[in-house]
Amino acid sequence: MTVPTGNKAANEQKPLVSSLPASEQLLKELQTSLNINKVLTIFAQFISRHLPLKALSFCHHQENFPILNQVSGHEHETSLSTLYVEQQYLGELTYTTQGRLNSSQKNWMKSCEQQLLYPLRNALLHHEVCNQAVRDQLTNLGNRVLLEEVLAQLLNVQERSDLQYAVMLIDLDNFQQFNQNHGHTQGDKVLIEFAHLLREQLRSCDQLFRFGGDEFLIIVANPDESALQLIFRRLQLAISDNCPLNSQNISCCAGAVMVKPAHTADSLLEDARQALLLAKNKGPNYLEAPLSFSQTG
Ligand SMILES: Nc1nc2c(ncn2[C@@H]2O[C@H](COP(=O)(O)OP(=O)(O)OP(=O)(O)O)[C@@H](O)[C@H]2O)c(=O)[nH]1
Repeated sequence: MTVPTGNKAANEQKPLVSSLPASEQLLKELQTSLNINKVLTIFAQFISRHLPLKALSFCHHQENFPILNQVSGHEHETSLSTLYVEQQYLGELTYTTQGRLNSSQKNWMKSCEQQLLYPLRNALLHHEVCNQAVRDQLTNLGNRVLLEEVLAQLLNVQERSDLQYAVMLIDLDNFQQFNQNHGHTQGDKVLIEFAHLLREQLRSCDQLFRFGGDEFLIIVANPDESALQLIFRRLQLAISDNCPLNSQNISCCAGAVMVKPAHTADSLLEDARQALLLAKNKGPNYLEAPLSFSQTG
């Protein structure tokens, strides 16, 4: 692998100083990690040492990994490269460089990509395995393992910040009956559709989990006084607009609580369960939520 020179910008990059050929050096560096962000960062840093790379991101089945972003000004070029290894699709790399690369630089970049393929495939496999451990198989939402991690982090951060959070626990009404009448497979389809609908109703800063069975949990970030009622109302409207769900008379109840400084993860979930229980007693289709955040203590 010969390190390219050819335009002014590239010549300003640091020359390669190593006893190893560049390709071997890159491969050696890439093989030091299974973490996908780390592998891509090593790749980006290596390229940046020799070419005027300003941004690099990788997209794998709609999951985006933004690795480097130092774009400023207008004189940059973006190019896309689709990566395959042994005919298996890995994803797409998007490079942004300052100025257009010449053909020898492009060829050099391609040869660097060849070194990336296997370490990237291994990192993707690792990423998938890690993901499976924290994802619910049916709905692909975060599972209880992830929820516990996220709650621990949230309670820790909230102790030292002004951020407010609420937790909303949602339970489908009469789902046992639904399973009995229509079968478990139809029940699974309802859970998948409901999870999809919930995801669509939330802002990107809110987090959604499958709590178990027919229960889902939302962590609502910085809710204002009307946010909880608004979310529940939006959810009811979305269900009534959703053909598979409304034709099956699906509805839900929810119990919401504000996260208080004194909460532990267990006491917070217990409070949410109690609020849900109150809602279930008044339901179907009912939200039990604090009337005013002045109650949050
Ligand atoms: N199809 C399907 N059903 C599930 C799954 N997990 C749990 N369930 C069912 O969900 C039902 C939950 O019932 P409950 O929460 O006890 O009660 P419910 O019928 O919803 O009644 P209320 O909550 O009081 O409205 C049970 O029948 C479980 O078997 C799943 O992954 N797929």
